[in-house]
Amino acid sequence: MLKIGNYQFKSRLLLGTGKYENYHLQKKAVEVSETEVLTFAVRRMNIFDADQPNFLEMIDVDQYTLLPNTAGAKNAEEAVRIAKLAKASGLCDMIKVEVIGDQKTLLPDPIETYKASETLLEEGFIVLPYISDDVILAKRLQELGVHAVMPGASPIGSGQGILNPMNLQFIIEQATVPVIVDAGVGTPSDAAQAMELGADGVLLNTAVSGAKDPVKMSLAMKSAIEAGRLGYEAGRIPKKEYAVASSPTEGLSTVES
Ligand SMILES: CC(=O)[C@@H](O)[C@H](O)COP(=O)(O)O
Repeated sequence: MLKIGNYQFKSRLLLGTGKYENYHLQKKAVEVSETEVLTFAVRRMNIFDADQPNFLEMIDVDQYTLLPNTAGAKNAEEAVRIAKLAKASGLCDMIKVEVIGDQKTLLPDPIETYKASETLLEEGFIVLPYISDDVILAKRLQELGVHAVMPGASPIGSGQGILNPMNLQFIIEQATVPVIVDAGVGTPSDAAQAMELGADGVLLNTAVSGAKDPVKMSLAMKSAIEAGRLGYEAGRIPKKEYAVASSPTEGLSTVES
C-alpha cells in the first residue's frame, strides 16, 4: 500500500493528464493503468469553465483521487493561490507543489517550492512537493512536515530516465515520507529502476501520452512498476566483482576420466 497523509492506494503509479491525442485514448490509457491518482494542472484544465471540454467529464471521478498540481506557478505566492483555488472548488486537499524556476529546463525552484510548502502545510494541505533530485532539499522538506517528496528522474517531458540513481538512492535511504519519482521517465525500465531503488511510487505523463500506442505503454508502465516493487521487496543479490558458479561444485562426486 502507498500511504500519503490519510490516503491509501493499492497502485503505485500516478498518472498525469496532459498531451493525449484525444480524450478517448486517454480514458483507455487511464483505465488499463489501474492508477488511482490522476494529477492535473489546475491552471491548464477547464475545470472552472463549463462550456469547455474537460477530461474529468469522461471518467467516473469517484474512482480516482484527483491530485491538483500548481503547474504554471513561477513563485510561492502563485502556487499557494492555485492550491487554495483548487481546494475552494471542492477538489482534493492534497496538492502537488510545482514551482518552475526556469522555462528552458522546467526545473523546479527549490526556494519557492520550500516557501510554498511551508505556507500550504500551515493551511492544512497534504503537501507533495516536486523537486530536483536534491538530497538535502528532500531532507529539509520532510523535516518541514511534507507528506511525500517527488524528486525528478530527469527534466519534465525529456524521457531521459533516471540521470542520477545515486541521488535518488540517498533520498530514498533517508526518507521518512513516501518518495514518488516524478518526471523524466521514458520507458518501463526507467519506472522499474525507480521502484527497484526503493521508490514508493512513480508519477509520469509524457511517456504514456506521447507513446505510439499510449494504451499499450500504460499497461507496460503498470507492469514495470509492479515488477520493480516486487524486485525491491524480494531483495536483489549483492553485486560481485568476479564470477561465482551458479551450480554448486562442493560435495559432488567427481567423475574420473
Ligand atoms: C503531469 C505532471 O505533473 C508533470 O509535470 C510531471 O512531472 C510528469 O512529467 P513527465 O511528463 O516527464 O512524465
